[in-house]
Amino acid sequence: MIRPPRRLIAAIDTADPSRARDLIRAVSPHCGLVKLGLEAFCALGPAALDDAEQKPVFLDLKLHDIPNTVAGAVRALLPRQPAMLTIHASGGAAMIEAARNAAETGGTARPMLLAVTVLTSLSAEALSETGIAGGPRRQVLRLAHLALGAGADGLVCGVAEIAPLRDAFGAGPVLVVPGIRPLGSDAGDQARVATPEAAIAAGADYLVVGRPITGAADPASAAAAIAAAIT
Ligand SMILES: O=C(O)c1cc(=O)[nH]c(=O)n1[C@@H]1O[C@H](COP(=O)(O)O)[C@@H](O)[C@H]1O
Repeated sequence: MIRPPRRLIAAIDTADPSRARDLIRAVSPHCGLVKLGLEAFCALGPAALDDAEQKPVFLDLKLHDIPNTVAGAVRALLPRQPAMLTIHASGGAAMIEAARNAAETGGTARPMLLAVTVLTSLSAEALSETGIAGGPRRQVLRLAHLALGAGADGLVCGVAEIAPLRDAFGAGPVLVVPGIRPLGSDAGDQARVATPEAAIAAGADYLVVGRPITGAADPASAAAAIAAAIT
């Protein structure tokens, strides 16, 4: 398992292989990892990882299925050597344990297993519509206990949940935080957002930033500015 020292993760959300390559080339000097998610993977398949220009890849597929199926998917992804891999914490302890056991078969090169808690696109109201009352913070803590106890290396959460997670679990778990918006940028579909500086001050290990970089006129400069703000 590797832990890149640079804390910016650029989300390369595109279905176009040449745009993905251009974006990766532009942001690579400024970030620790590139993230390939559902859009790139559904369009390009595992070959999406081949254009990562030697950058460690965060493969964000948010796996969520029965334990046997998730374990099989993790094993199938191991030859591509992603540095980080996401599963949904709400898949339950047996699913997370199965994912961890499958990841272990990758030996020392195994991916860091990150459990997605409550999507940053969900407000308290949207979360309650799914049947979960009490707000994101409470649910994130509940899922964090479950996921870390079942073998996840870290969590994906919103900025507002970092402090309670650090209080509960200390510095150990890797906290990866999307919903990052530099001042003045559009939140879009994200409900729980904060600035890069606020995320780092709260104790985030890695920040995931997509559209504020990929939607900028000059993605390299946008990535450089965020990297400078958190260094
Ligand atoms: O697992 C993730 O990376 C993730 C979890 C989450 O709760 N919220 C979230 O936005 N993400 C991902 O982080 C990226 C955020 O992109 P932007 O909103 O464009 O900055 C997207 O690729 C999402 O898929």
